[in-house]
Amino acid sequence: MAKVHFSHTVIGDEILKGQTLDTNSHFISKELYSLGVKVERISVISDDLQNIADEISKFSKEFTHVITSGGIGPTHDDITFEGAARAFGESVKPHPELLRVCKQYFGEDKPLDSPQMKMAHVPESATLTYPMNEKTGEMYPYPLVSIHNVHIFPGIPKLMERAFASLKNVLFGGSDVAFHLHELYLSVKELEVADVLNEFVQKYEGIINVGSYPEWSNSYFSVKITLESNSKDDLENAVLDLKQRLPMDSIVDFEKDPITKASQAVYSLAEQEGDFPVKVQSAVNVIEEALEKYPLTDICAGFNGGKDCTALLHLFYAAVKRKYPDLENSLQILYIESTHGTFPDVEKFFKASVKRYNLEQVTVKGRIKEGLLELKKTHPKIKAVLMGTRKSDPYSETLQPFSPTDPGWPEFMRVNPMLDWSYHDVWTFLRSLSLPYCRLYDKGYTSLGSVASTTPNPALRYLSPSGDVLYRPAYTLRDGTHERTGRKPSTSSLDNNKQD
Ligand SMILES: Cc1cc2nc3c(=O)[nH]c(=O)nc-3n(C[C@H](O)[C@H](O)[C@H](O)COP(=O)(O)OP(=O)(O)OC[C@H]3O[C@@H](n4cnc5c(N)ncnc54)[C@H](O)[C@@H]3O)c2cc1C
Ligand SMILES: NC(=O)C1=CN([C@@H]2O[C@H](COP(=O)(O)OP(=O)(O)OC[C@H]3O[C@@H](n4cnc5c(N)ncnc54)[C@H](O)[C@@H]3O)[C@@H](O)[C@H]2O)C=CC1
Ligand SMILES: [Co+2]
Ligand SMILES: [K+]
Ligand SMILES: [Mg+2]
Repeated sequence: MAKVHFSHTVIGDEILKGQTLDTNSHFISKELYSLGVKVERISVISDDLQNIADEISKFSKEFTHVITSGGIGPTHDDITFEGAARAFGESVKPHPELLRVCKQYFGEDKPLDSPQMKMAHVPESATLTYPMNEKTGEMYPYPLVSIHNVHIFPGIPKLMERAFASLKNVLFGGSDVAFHLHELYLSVKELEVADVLNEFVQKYEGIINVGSYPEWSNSYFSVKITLESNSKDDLENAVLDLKQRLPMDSIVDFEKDPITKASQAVYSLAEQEGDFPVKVQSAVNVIEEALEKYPLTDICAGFNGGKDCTALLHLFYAAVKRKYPDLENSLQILYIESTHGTFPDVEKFFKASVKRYNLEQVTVKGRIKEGLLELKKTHPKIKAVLMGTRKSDPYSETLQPFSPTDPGWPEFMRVNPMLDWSYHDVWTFLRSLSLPYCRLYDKGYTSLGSVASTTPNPALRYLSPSGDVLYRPAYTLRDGTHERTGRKPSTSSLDNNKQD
């Protein structure tokens, strides 16, 4: 097959004004890359007829495949079909088949110049391809419209993705270029490897495509190196070669998709020899027991973004996915939202976690007791709450893996799989599995409470060569009993909501 060249033009004023973040180009580039095709140009243009016509005209000559997205809706600013027509010296005409589709959809009575029927007006030489619903095998009603080598996608991400996902093989598959990709993660800064990389890039010119991407706030690495080749063997040899050239110990063992691999990673960790794997195993056992006793609808994990419940959540997820591999329902988490200030970084991490694990978030407000009372009312089904409590937490020495709430508290079963874990165990778990955690822990915080009552841990403080006060990451704290040194003692009994 001849070499393919792709461009993508994003059409919409809202993108240029910064009112909408362009996610469509990211989606399309990623999808095409996975099919072995690199998008060579992405442009963003306004909803202007002549602009659209000019861009399409230019790109359709320069590239073998031109994708546009946006501007095919019913409003005045949706003029991509007109622009595409103009690019090829055509005009838009009602398309008999689209007329039928739109009438079926919007009713027979809509006049030809109505907004509804606007979407049936496409360039004269347009061709139509129907996307298929991959679950049902049925065709979606509205087709992808193409004119010559230009494929005109909707802007609404869901619609665009739907059209793209089911059409990609028909339109763009079968390309003879497939990429093999390897990523290396380094703990050192780019500057420290620049010379090595330059030599390496020269040696493999034309065989390996190398990229270097610094990250400033990753908990695990500072630079990602990508190596890409059309040949698997060439790639493997080059990776070995580069590993030898890089500074000793600069390569980090980083798993970029720890969530999908949660069950596998957690269960194989639990099977290893040693004190820590035994604790992982017994945590998993407690969760499995809870899953025997309670259906998933009746159980949730107490999660507030702190490190302990971050580990707990991952254990929960791993155990559930092992027991119900095909489960489509989301796991439930309970968040008791403090009326005191929460760190923005904690909130950010919390939201990202909900997305990452596809969680069903149950939020109640106020103090913990009040929150639990409210939970009884709003979610009467929930009977058990998994918690990341450890015996070294205040007032927790006597807790058992299954401890009903105390007298005077709303009735729940507290499930505590991690009672025997130490501060260091939590960090070993999080870091050996490359799990994301709240970034405040990389800035010297070892235990998180409300903004007003929490500071970085003085035990992690050091001075930079220029005299600036800096803090080492939480996982480097030597003595776990100093975990709460950055916390002011609770001045009020109201302040009982904290992250760990
Ligand atoms: C479901 C539940 C039941 C409780 N039952 C009792 C009780 O019977 N008697 C009693 O004296 N105290 C009870 N508490 C309060 C608890 O003992 C702690 O005082 C409280 O969690 C504050 O935590 P900490 O500082 O010890 O530890 P943390 O380490 O902050 O909390 C331990 C675990 O509780 C969960 N958790 C903590 N805060 C939240 C939050 N805001 N939202 C969701 N989950 C959270 C997390 O799983 C966390 O790992 C309960 C708390 C919860 C969440
Ligand atoms: N059912 C179907 O398959 C089809 C329906 N339609 C109808 O057309 C209209 C949508 O047409 P569009 O071309 O999507 O209109 P549009 O250009 O007005 O975009 C709609 C929205 O999509 C978002 N968007 C656009 N470009 C984006 C980008 N690059 N990244 C992220 N978000 C982006 C923006 O929020 C924008 O408001 C709807 O009314 C829809 O019902 C159109 C085509 C197909
Ligand atoms: Co519109
Ligand atoms: K629009
Ligand atoms: Mg638009």
